[in-house]
Amino acid sequence: MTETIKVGVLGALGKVGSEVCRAVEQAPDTELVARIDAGDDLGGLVGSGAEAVVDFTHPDVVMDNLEFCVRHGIHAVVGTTGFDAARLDTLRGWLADSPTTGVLVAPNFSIGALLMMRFAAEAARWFESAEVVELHHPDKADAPSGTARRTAELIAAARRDAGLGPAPDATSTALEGARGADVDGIRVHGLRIRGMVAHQEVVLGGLGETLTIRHDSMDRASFTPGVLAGLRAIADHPGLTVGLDHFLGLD
Ligand SMILES: NC(=O)C1=CN([C@@H]2O[C@H](COP(=O)(O)OP(=O)(O)OC[C@H]3O[C@@H](n4cnc5c(N)ncnc54)[C@H](OP(=O)(O)O)[C@@H]3O)[C@@H](O)[C@H]2O)C=CC1
Ligand SMILES: O=C(O)C1=N[C@H](C(=O)O)C[C@H](O)C1
Repeated sequence: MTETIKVGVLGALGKVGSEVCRAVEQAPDTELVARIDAGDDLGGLVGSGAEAVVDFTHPDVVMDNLEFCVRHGIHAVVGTTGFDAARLDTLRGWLADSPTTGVLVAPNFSIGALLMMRFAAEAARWFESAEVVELHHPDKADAPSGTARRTAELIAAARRDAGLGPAPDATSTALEGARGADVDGIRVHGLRIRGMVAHQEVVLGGLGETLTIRHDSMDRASFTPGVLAGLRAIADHPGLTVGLDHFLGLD
């Protein structure tokens, strides 16, 4: 990429996209060349000379956006949630036909959230019980959050590696949903509360003690340093990367 990275933002009028536009305009090494929102023609990206896009749109549209970008050799830094193994495989397939293009899919761009996930994975092997509670604004489309899903997967992997079995739970009768969603054997609970932004607790417990690891994004500006870090690194990472931790030396 050039010294100043030419950036297009998809979802530019949205809650996070508008913060990202501000950050890209303010950073000394990035230039905002395209603001795209619902109804806009993606062709404008090509005309703008965008070398990389940032996508904070909606799980229903993000795959179409990425297919377009990869086909045109435009790198992508993706915050939009809703990625499962099948979607990631589809992305890998598109990227195989465009081997110099990089796509970063990150469930959470805040450094605090990345550390919270890492600490949770580290703690998981020491405790019999572990559950995740995610708390978000009520305009959120997906549940559980991408962050909660990823956290639960990391906890489950750490428990497997440590030879831990299922967490104790004597529930034999319950209203549907009362024990949350099952992600890889880990219970994940979602709250949607006006006034909140993005918050998560990981609650662990063993004999006579509990450990709670909590992260709070009080402002969507918390996501922008991570997005800029992704933009600065993406051209040097062709193919698919899942998780900003791989670009920050946290892996
Ligand atoms: N990874 C991370 O760190 C974070 C991820 N997120 C995720 O990012 C996504 C967006 O969140 P948020 O900003 O709160 O949502 P918003 O609804 O506020 O913003 C999304 C924007 O994208 C627009 N949009 C819809 N379709 C298209 C399209 N085809 N092309 C371009 N723009 C489009 C929407 O327009 P319209 O409203 O008219 O449909 C809206 O302006 C969610 O999936 C959320 O979970 C959020 C925060 C952090
Ligand atoms: O929709 C949001 O707001 C957020 N979405 C991401 C997620 O689903 O994990 C990241 C953060 O929690 C905010």
